[in-house]
Amino acid sequence: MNRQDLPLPAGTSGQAAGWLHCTGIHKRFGGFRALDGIDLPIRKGEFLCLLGPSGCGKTTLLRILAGLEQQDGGTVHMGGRDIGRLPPAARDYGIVFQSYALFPNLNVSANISYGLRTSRQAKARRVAELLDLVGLAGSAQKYPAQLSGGQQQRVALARALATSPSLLLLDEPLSALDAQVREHLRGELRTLQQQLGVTTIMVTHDQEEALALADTVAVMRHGRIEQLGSPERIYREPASRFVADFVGRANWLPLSRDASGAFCLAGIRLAPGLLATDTTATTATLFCRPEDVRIERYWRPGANTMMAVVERVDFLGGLRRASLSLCAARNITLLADVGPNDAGLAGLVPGQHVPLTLPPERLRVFVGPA
Ligand SMILES: Nc1ncnc2c1ncn2[C@@H]1O[C@H](COP(=O)(O)OP(=O)(O)OP(=O)(O)O)[C@@H](O)[C@H]1O
Repeated sequence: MNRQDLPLPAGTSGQAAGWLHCTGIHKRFGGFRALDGIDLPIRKGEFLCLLGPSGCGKTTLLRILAGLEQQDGGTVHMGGRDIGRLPPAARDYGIVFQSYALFPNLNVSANISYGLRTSRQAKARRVAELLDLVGLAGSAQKYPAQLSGGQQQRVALARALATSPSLLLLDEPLSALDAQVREHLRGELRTLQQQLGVTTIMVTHDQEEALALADTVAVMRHGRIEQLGSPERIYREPASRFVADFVGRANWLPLSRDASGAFCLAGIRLAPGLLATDTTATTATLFCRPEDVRIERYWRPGANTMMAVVERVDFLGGLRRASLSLCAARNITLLADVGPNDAGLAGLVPGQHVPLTLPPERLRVFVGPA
C-alpha cells in the first residue's frame, strides 16, 4: 500500500516509518471473506483511523492487531518483531471499546489499576496521574454507575494507558456518546495522544471524526483498503468514487466528449487539464464538492462559468446550501455551499438566474455514468 503525502507526526523521524506493519492480512468467517489482503504500514506516534461502512472489516483488523482474532494469512510486525501469532497478553497495547467495559463492582481506582502489577502506593500514584491526564482528578473512589458516559469512557482510556503501552487501539470509543460530549472528548483524545506520542489506531464509521482526528486515514471497503492518505488528501483527491462518496458530500455531474475529445458539461466545453483515470473512456462523471462551486455576483465569461437557476436554498447556520439546475440542461442539478461573506449570497433567491463557476483545479473526473 502506497502512502500519500503523509507528513510525519510531531516528534517522529523518517526511520520510524512502518513501525507497525500489517502485510497481506486475510481473514475468512466460513465462506465470507472479511479481510482480503490488507497491507498497512503505521509509523511510530501516528494516529491512524480505519474508516469505512458497517461490515467492511475494520473491527476484525483491529482485533487481529490485538491478538483477539487470528488471521488466516499474512503477518503483523511491531518494532521489527513478528507479533502476528502472539497471545494478547504478550502484545504491548491498551484497548478501549465502544461500550465502556468497566467492572461495575470496582471503583474507578481499581478499574484503572486492574492490569498493574506494582505496589499499592505505586498503583495509587499511577491512578492519580492517569486521572489527572484524562481530566477526572478526585474521582478515584467513585463507581462506574456514578459517572456519565463521557466520564466512563475517560476511565476506560485511563485504564488502557495504565501500563504505558506502545500502542493504543480504539474501537469506536466515542460512538455511544451524545454529539456534544463526543466532540469535546474527540478534541481531548487528540491532545492526549499528541502529548503522550502513543501510536494509535481507531476504528470509526464517522468520516467527520476520522478527518478531524487522524494523521492518516485508511478507507476500507469489502475487506480491502481503498485509499490510505492524509485527511486532506482523502477529501480533496479521493482515489475512487467510493471514497469520494463516503467521505464528505459531492456533486456528480454527467460529462460528454466533443469531437476533439474535450470534456463537456451540458454541452459546455470545460477547461482543459481535468484528470481522468482512463483517458479513453467515453462515459465520465465530474466530481465537485458543494463548497467548491462558486456563485458569482455578475456574469463574466471565464473558464467553467455557466448560468444556473436557483431551485431551493436551505439555511444551515454557518452557510446556505443552494440547489441549482444548469440553464443549458435543467435536468442537471448540483449543490453549492455559500458562506455569509461570499459574493454570490445576494443572488440566492429561488427562481433567480445566477452565474456559477466550477474551479478547474477543484474538479476530478471519474470513469462511468453519474
Ligand atoms: N466472529 C464472526 N463470525 C462470523 N462473521 C463475522 C465475525 N466477526 C465479523 N464477522 C463478519 O465479518 C464482516 C466484517 O465485520 P467487522 O466487525 O470487522 O466489520 P466493521 O467494519 O467493524 O463493521 P461495524 O462498523 O458494523 O462494526 C461482517 O460482515 C461481519 O458480519
